[in-house]
Amino acid sequence: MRLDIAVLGGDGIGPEVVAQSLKCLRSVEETFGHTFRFKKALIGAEAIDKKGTPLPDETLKICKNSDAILFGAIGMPKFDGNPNAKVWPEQGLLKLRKELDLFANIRPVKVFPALIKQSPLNKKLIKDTDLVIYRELSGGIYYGNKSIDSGTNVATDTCSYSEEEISRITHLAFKAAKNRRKKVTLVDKANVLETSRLWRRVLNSIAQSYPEIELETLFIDNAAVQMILNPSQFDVILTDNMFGDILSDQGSVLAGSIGLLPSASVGTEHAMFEPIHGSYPDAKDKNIANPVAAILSAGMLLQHFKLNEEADALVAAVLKSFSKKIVTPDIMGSSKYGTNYVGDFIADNIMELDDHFNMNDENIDLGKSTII
Ligand SMILES: NC(=O)c1ccc[n+]([C@@H]2O[C@H](COP(=O)([O-])OP(=O)(O)OC[C@H]3O[C@@H](n4cnc5c(N)ncnc54)[C@H](O)[C@@H]3O)[C@@H](O)[C@H]2O)c1
Ligand SMILES: CC(C)[C@H](C(=O)O)[C@@H](O)C(=O)O
Ligand SMILES: [Mg+2]
Repeated sequence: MRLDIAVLGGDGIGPEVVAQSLKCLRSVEETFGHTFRFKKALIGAEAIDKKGTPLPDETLKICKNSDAILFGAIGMPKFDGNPNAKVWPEQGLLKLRKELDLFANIRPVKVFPALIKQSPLNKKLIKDTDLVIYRELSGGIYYGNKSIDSGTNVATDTCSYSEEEISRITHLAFKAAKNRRKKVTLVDKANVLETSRLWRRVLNSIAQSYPEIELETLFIDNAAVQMILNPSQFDVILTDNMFGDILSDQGSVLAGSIGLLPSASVGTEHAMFEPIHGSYPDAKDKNIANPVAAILSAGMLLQHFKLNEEADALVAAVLKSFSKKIVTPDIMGSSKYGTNYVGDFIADNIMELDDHFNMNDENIDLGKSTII
């Protein structure tokens, strides 16, 4: 298969972790005989510094003309929460998601058997975690009207959702549940928010078309507790933009590090693949960032194009790195391996599974839900 892939490394550790994804995709290319063409483009703080805007037109054009986008992370401390900044890196990412209509952010959370020993959480309760968060990505409070009145010092952010915005991601979530454990949990704040009450109405109506799927609702505050105490109760979690952002970072605690969780941001025409973590500016150029979230995001890219054997081979190589303890210090404190070494190891171990891999040795579970 030929794929044109836009590569947006971004800021902080973004370029370093995306470089490891590229190594892995090169390895997939060679092993399975595909042609991937990568085109780098600027986004975020680097784009502001070089072009005066966090999303240059050229970048948007490259993304629109690509089959898929690999994204690292954006954000730098000089902009974060700075009330005097006129423009900030996050605007670039938000605009890109909106322009490409990437309305569904799919964030799988799994506990890998090889890593569970390190977990400070109750191992028995978290070991069967295999959930996926469907986070609405192009609406809600991130995109509602905003204002600040410097005279009265009153600031406003508006959360707004239309039936259509809720409905399109809901269908994706229900379809995903059909191929999984057939349960959708809507996480909201319907005891307070009008938008949440609309989500419930729309979901109750759509659920009629999916009689085999169990629909449950949970308030976000309770969901946050349940996710830590009893995460295996969840299959597909469907939620809005902001709740999904927060809940997925929390989900990374189950996996063992935020440096492990990948995501796919999809619309009807475009798809972008990005780790859920941010630019972790303190780690920039220190060769300590965990590249696995970015590498698994490349795995989700492969799955998106139905390159399932290729995705499985990539995941198997990641699992091999866990079982051989070739990992960065965030998941095994005593580890001395750097971002590049781990990336090299994983890329070098991508191979056709039947010929070379002993699944039992590597503790590999390549079930349908390995990544998505
Ligand atoms: N999608 C994105 O681009 C994205 C996501 C979140 C935050 N951000 C931005 O990133 C900047 C930093 O934000 P933050 O500190 O809140 O979040 P962050 O995710 O960058 O880092 C938070 C903590 O998570 C850990 N961490 C993150 N990535 C890791 C990795 N690959 N390996 C090991 N540990 C890792 C580190 O302990 C770090 O201190 C901000 O500017 C923020 O706006 C961007
Ligand atoms: C940087 C920020 C705008 C972004 C978000 O909230 O969507 C990030 O936290 C994420 O999870 O991708
Ligand atoms: Mg986030």
